[in-house]
Amino acid sequence: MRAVHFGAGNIGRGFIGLILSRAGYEVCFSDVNDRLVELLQEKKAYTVRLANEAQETFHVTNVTAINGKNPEDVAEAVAGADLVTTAVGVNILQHIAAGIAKGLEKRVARGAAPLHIIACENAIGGSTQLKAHVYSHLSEDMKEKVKASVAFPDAAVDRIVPIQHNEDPLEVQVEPFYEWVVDESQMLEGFHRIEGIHYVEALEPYIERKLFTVNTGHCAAAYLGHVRGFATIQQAMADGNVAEQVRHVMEETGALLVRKYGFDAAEHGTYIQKIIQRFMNPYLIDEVARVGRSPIRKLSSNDRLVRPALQAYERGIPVVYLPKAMAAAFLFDDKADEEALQIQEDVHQLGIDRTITKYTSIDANHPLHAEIKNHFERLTIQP
Ligand SMILES: NC(=O)C1=CN([C@@H]2O[C@H](COP(=O)(O)OP(=O)(O)OC[C@H]3O[C@@H](n4cnc5c(N)ncnc54)[C@H](O)[C@@H]3O)[C@@H](O)[C@H]2O)C=CC1
Ligand SMILES: O=P(O)(O)OC[C@H]1O[C@](O)(CO)[C@@H](O)[C@@H]1O
Repeated sequence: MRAVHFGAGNIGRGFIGLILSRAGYEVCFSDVNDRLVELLQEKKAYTVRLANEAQETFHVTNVTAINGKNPEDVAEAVAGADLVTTAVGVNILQHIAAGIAKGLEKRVARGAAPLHIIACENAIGGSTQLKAHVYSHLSEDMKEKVKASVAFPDAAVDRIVPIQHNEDPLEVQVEPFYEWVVDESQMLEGFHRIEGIHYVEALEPYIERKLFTVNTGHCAAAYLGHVRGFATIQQAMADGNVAEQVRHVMEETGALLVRKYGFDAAEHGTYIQKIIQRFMNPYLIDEVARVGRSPIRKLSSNDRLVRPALQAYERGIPVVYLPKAMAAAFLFDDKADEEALQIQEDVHQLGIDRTITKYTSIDANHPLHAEIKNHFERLTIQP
């Protein structure tokens, strides 16, 4: 069995590649980082190390790579794959779509077996988004043919993998916890079950629980931590004030999730507590810059901050700390992050009122808009 995985980065090697290799797949990574591709082609293996006291390691073998900048190679790899997965970043999906579409055309011409394409990104409906990008490259006739044999099941992936600073450039240090949940209702009949994947009939509760707890809480720690001058999540969470606010943020999203999906409140409280422990993992050094990266994406209306805040507000659930985390996102001025720089420029050019609306799509008359603005002004004076 051969899996083609787009993105040989932290999640690609440290999570998806590891699971697929252990499940018996030969994993072919497609990446645009020349050095990474060459190393994977040469070594055909790499190490994953767990961030815990034992520092347990896994030797991942039977891997190779192709250069994603070569469209013919990408199409050929997709044409010959038994499974396609991605972890490139949701904004990059549009750039890999043409190669996948070409590969699907080849499969149709060859009468190849059915295929699942699973996007493992931090987003709601990641595979569905990828499908739309891929379909935009297909003719109407080809879309019908592809529809019959190719499925794009949505997924939720959870494992904290920080930026790596290892001597061995292929080694990846990951937290011990992982969860990969796939929407079974979107799979083709008779699909092959992969050990390590949790298949569920309805994904929405899982993806919202993960995105609105792990990702919302994590980016709140990054933005509130950055405002206070911390460089890592571990440092930020060691500050009692930041840690308390992060907990309140997750309690707000928790109240929404419990109301919306009927989760048991006590169990959800335990889930939050475990996530706080994961954020504080002393064996990881996770940079605020990574966890807060791409604030335009994170402040967008369908993502981890605005979506739960609006849903909670609509249900009459009080939200105070979520708008504060959003306000801190408008102060995230990481010089290496293009999206952060764009927001800073807008704050200066347009003013905070218009900038809030521009990025969150929250209208100036909405009470949450005023909340964000008030917090922004207070944070500017007293971080
Ligand atoms: N790092 C983490 O803890 C987690 C990340 N995620 C999600 O996984 C995705 C990847 O994140 P990371 O692995 O952290 O990022 P990363 O930056 O380590 O890896 C992304 C990889 O994609 C490659 N890439 C970029 N453009 C490409 C293209 N056109 N074709 C092929 N490869 C391309 C990059 O060269 C890089 O190696 C993101 O959507 C992220 O939100 C999800 C859960 C956890
Ligand atoms: O990858 P993104 O969406 O930029 O956000 C970083 C997020 O990824 C994770 O590492 C895993 O979901 C979180 O810890 C963090 O919130």
